[in-house]
This record gives sequence, structure tokens and C-alpha cells, in this order.
Amino acid sequence: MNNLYPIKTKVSAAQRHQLLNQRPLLIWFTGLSGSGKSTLAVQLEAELHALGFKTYLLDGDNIRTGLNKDLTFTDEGRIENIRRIGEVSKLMLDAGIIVLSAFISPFEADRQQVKNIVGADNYLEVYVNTPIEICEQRDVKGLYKKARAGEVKNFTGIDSPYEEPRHPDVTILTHTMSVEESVRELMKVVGPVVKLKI
Ligand SMILES: Nc1ncnc2c1ncn2[C@@H]1O[C@H](COP(=O)(O)OS(=O)(=O)O)[C@@H](OP(=O)(O)O)[C@H]1O
Ligand SMILES: Nc1ncnc2c1ncn2[C@@H]1O[C@H](COP(=O)(O)OP(=O)(O)O)[C@@H](O)[C@H]1O
Repeated sequence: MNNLYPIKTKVSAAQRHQLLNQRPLLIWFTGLSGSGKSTLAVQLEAELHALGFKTYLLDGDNIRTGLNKDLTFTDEGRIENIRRIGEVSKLMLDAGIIVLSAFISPFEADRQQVKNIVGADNYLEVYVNTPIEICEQRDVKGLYKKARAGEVKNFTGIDSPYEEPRHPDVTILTHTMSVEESVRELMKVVGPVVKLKI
């Protein structure tokens, strides 16, 4: 750090967390486009919120249209996208929030970097493992069709790589499970970590 002197606040992270009465956590969803990241993150957030947890969902639409609107889908663009999201997540965790992040995040090194940024204890990786054939059949946004036609370049799984997570905390097979079953699986893992208030 060059000539930078971060201020020392009077309120500590622990005090903020105590006031909110929860343990912050980053729930990091990774998977192909159309795998089910947003669907699961939206539903899981709704369930946590209904139980009284303070949450925030970060996904492509609220980040790539705002903070990261200068970034493309080249490898470099994706690397910087994930780095910034890791830093934003860190700030939100410091504030005491349970953060749900839904980004393709195709590179293992970048996911590891996020884990390092926020601290391993605060990071829970969810691999939304849906075969590309199923994602392509779903084609929720019509992007696979465009990518096959060459109208969208550097599309993940077609002409841009997706590296499978090596050690995900949870793997969800959306092609064999309903959304409800998948969220129940997630709650089983997330619940004990954030210490459900029941
Ligand atoms: N070339 C290319 N490859 C992949 N995805 C593309 C591309 N162009 C646009 N989109 C749309 O952008 C969403 C993925 O953005 P992410 O920020 O999650 O991508 S990444 O993590 O930086 O790889 C992705 O959203 P999801 O379908 O929710 O994954 C697409 O809607
Ligand atoms: N078990 C499941 N979990 C998540 N999505 C599922 C599941 N089964 C079917 N789907 C469907 O798959 C699609 C996933 O789209 P979306 O959540 O936008 O994916 P992504 O955010 O990864 O691009 C949705 O239409 C959703 O209804």
C-alpha cells in the first residue's frame, strides 16, 4: 500500500454483527449460464429473509449494468469482474450481511481469490452443476442460440471455458432435482453455518 492510511473506526465488525444478531456469510453460486444460479439464489434469499436474516443478492444484472458496466466477457473482463465482486462482498460481510452471489465465475483461480479476499471461514461455494445440454435446452435468455449462430462471442461452455470447482461445499444437480428440493438441500448446509434463529 502506498501512502495510504486506512482509518480506525470506533465501531468494530464484531459490534456490527452483534447488533444485527447474525453471522455474515458469502454464499457463492457458480455454474454455466442457465444452470440455475439466479433461481436458487433468489429463492434461498427469500427463505433466509423470511427467517429474519439480513441478506443481499449480487448478480449479473445489478453488477454488470452498474459497477462493472465497463467490463467485457473476455478472460480479463471476467477476472476483473469477479475480483471486484469479491471486494464488494468483503465490505458487505464486514457490515454484517449474508451475501448471495450468482455469477458464472468460470475460473477456479478467481473463485479461490474471492475465498482469500473474504476469508475461508466466510465463504461457502455452491456448484450449480447442470450439464450444458440441459442449459442449452432451457436457453432461458436465447443466448445459446445466439452463441451457436456466432452472434455472441466468448460464450461460456461454447467458445469460452468453464473450470469445474475442485472442492465446492455443496453441489446441486438441477436436472435431477426440483427448485424446492434444491433449496432444501442448500438450507441444510447454510442453516447451521448462519445459526438459524429457531
Ligand atoms: N459471452 C457471454 N458468456 C456468458 N454469459 C454472457 C455472455 N454475454 C452475456 N452474458 C450474460 O451475462 C451473464 C454472466 O455474467 P457474469 O458476470 O456472471 O459472468 S462471469 O462470471 O464474469 O463469467 C449471463 O447470465 P446468466 O445466464 O445468469 O449466467 C448472461 O446473461
Ligand atoms: N432445480 C433447479 N434449480 C434451479 N433452476 C432450475 C431447477 N430446475 C429447473 N430450473 C430452471 O432452470 C432455469 C435456470 O435459469 P437461471 O436461474 O436464470 O440460471 P442462471 O442464473 O444460472 O443463468 C430456470 O428457468 C429454472 O426455472
